[in-house]
Order: sequence, then C-alpha cells, then structure tokens
Amino acid sequence: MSTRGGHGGNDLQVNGLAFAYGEQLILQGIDLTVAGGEFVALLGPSGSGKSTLLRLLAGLEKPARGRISAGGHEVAGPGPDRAVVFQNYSLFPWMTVGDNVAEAVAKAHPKLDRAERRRRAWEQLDRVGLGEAAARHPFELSGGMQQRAAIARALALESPFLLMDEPFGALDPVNRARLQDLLVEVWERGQPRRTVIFVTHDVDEALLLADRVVVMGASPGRIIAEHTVPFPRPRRRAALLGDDSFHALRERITDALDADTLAHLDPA
Ligand SMILES: Nc1ncnc2c1ncn2[C@@H]1O[C@H](COP(=O)(O)OP(=O)(O)OP(=O)(O)O)[C@@H](O)[C@H]1O
Repeated sequence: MSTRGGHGGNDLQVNGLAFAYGEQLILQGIDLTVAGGEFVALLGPSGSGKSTLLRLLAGLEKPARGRISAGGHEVAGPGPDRAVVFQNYSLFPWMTVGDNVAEAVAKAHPKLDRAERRRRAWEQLDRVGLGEAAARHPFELSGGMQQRAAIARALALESPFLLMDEPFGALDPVNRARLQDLLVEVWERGQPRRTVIFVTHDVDEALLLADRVVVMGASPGRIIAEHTVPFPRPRRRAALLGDDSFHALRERITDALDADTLAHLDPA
C-alpha cells in the first residue's frame, strides 16, 4: 500500500523558507512537501541546517522568510500536533519514566483522570518494551532504555507529526538497530500513519527507514537532491546489503554529499 496517498490532515508544506542567525544565513530557498503518513529522512553534512529546519517545523524558531504549514495550519509556535524527539532523550530527570509519559498523555487528553492517564502511559511503555521500568527514574536506565522512553512519550502525545533529530545517534549499534525496527513497527501500525521527519547523517539509516530521502547541502543550508526509496517493506538489513540497487542509490547520495562538502572546503 502506498504511503504517499495522504491521510487528509497531516501533510506538511514548506515554501520559500529562509532562516538566519544574525548575519549568518543558515537556510535558503527551502521548498518541501511531505504527504500525510510519509516517512522522510533529512540527510546532510554537519552544518547544513538539518536541526535548524526541524526546529522551524517544530515551531521553536521563526522563519525569516517563507511559510510552513502542518495539517493545513500555519506553524506559529510549538504545538501538541508535532511531537519532537531529540538525540539526548530529554526526559524530566525528577519524574519516573511512567510519569514522564503520563505527562504527555495529559497534554494530549487534558480531561482524562489520573488513573486513566497512567493506564495509557503504561500501555505506551509496554509498546516499547519498558512496561517493567515505569516506576524507575531516567538515571536508572541505560541510554537505549531512556531513548525508548522518549519515543513512548512522543507516541503518547498521539500527534499526527513526529519530528526526530538524530534520535539514535548516541546509541550503540545493537540498541540503534532495535530502536530503528521499533520505530518503523509503530509507524506502520499507526491509523492513520504519522508523518515522520527524521534527521540523520547516516545514509544507511535513511535508506532503511524512509520512504523518501531529502539531501541537504551547506552554506547556506538548502535541498540539493531528493530520492524516493524504492525498497519494499518490511526491509531487512541483510537483504538491502545484498541488493545492487541499494548500493547504487547509496553511492548517488554519498557522491552528492561529498561533492557539496568539497565545494565548501576552504581553498587554503
Ligand atoms: N543558536 C545558534 N546561534 C548561531 N548559529 C547557530 C545556532 N545553532 C546553529 N547555528 C549554526 O547554524 C548552522 C546549521 O546548524 P544545524 O545544527 O542546523 O546543522 P545540522 O545540519 O543539524 O548539523 P549537525 O549534523 O552537526 O547537527 C551551523 O552553521 C551552526 O553553527
């Protein structure tokens, strides 16, 4: 089944977007359309403005020029329709893992009573394999478990958009692979599917997870290429590695990134 058909209210539109920090132009001429339920990876070298673009989509920064709309509404600030997961877990350290997630449930459903909030929080934690850890504090968990909890919290918001900034960048390879699989599993089960924007600088991760890869270049940050990822799901790492078309696409993307990096090296 196509994921590009759209699910009504959860498409994303970026038109003529520019952003600057002071005098420094960070993003320029960004046009991007993401269909409802689509999983898009934003790939690019360090400094190409991936995180900045994600922060703009989250409403944490304001564009200097251009427009962003999410689900047909102009983005004017952060909102519960757009859950964000950062690299460093960002759980509240003074709350148990269960309470961290229950807090997100309360945001999504302010009228629920405490018992029902907790029930739903526990349900989310079960989905990510953390049912046993709900009463523990973040510092009592491994990095992988904390990131699972951060994902459970983002899912508990029941938001149509999931914005993820290198969420698995700090994890060891085994945990990273587990959480990649978990993310795809929960995304595929969504009814409707969430629209996911996933920042990474790992080409293999982008090709494993995404429906489409948007490649950014630097100075200023802009989109230099887009590729639909044609591999059928479920995707298996070993099968991808044995597929010539995977290597061909990987090479095209890596070449584009290398060319952009070379073009911006100091001539000295
Ligand atoms: N708060 C800030 N003030 C000034 N400049 C900033 C700020 N945050 C980021 N920048 C600059 O904006 C540019 C883009 O940064 P950004 O973090 O969006 O890139 P990125 O592609 O996500 O990089 P990375 O892969 O290293 O995370 C960089 O040149 C960075 O130095």
